[in-house]
Amino acid sequence: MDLSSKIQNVKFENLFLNASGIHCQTKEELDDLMNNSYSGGMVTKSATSNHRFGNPLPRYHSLPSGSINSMGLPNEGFDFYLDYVTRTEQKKPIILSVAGMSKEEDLELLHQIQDSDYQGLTELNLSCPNVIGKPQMAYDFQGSDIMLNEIFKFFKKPLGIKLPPYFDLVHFDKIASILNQYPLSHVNTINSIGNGMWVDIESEKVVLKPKGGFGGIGGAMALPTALANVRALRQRLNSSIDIIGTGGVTTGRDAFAHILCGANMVSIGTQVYEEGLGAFERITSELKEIMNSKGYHSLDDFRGKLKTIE
Ligand SMILES: CC(C)(C)CCc1c(C(=O)O)[nH]c(=O)[nH]c1=O
Repeated sequence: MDLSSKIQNVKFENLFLNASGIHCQTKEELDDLMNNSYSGGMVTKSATSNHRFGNPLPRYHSLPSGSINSMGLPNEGFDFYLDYVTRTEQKKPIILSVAGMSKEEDLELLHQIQDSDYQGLTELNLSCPNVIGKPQMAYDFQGSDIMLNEIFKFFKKPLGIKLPPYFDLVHFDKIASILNQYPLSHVNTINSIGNGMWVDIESEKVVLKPKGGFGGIGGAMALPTALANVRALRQRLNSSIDIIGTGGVTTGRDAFAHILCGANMVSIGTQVYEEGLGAFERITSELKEIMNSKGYHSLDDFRGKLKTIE
């Protein structure tokens, strides 16, 4: 049973990754992912130039079937992550995630990576804030196109993009036609579903302190949206662009669905946060069971082969 996969020419023995933000902020967490988890690879918490404490607590809340968060990019600062991915012996591949608080910061971080001796995979979080009055960069199609154009004038190393969910088929068409113009290593879809709200009935209060309680939704509730984004982008993106499917994976069945929709790799966030790193081993064995019962030996046997109803 072969659960290996690739992003461009980077091989992963197992298709699973942590979702950026989950168990990947501190050295302890990263070492834990590297040494004590069944995942085939790992992603760092999106880095900003400077260390950030992030938003005031409570900023994460578990929901009946998922999670809501407004962390505010707490991270150790870019230099820490660049040093970690450059100096740590890689028992498994690492994806370095960056998220500037502005387009200028994004470009600065990517220049530093380009000028460094880091040769691994980089992922730009396009949910980064835009100029005031404009939506997050990934929902500003022209802004994204302009930014990617500027990036690829100087950035020559493998670069993937983390995308928020889209909900309109015209938006799938628009973002895919932009991304297809650039030599991206991969697209990671989806980020949390933006600006959800949860209400505590007893206290009649929101559950998060930042942003008046608005926060990104993850976990099981996000699965249908995640599958739709993986499927829609796989149908539209050049085959040269690999896809990491993220969102709503709590079982082997969910991972199987992501791969059927076209995912090359699958990342797990909320479920790893709630269950611990053991979720990787459980979900891997559940996926193996399903593949075994269907006579599949590798992910290629069923990747992207979701059937429609004729
Ligand atoms: C939402 C931003 C703070 C702009 C980016 C970081 C981020 C966060 C976060 O750090 O609040 N949470 C998510 O679910 N996804 C993200 O991409």
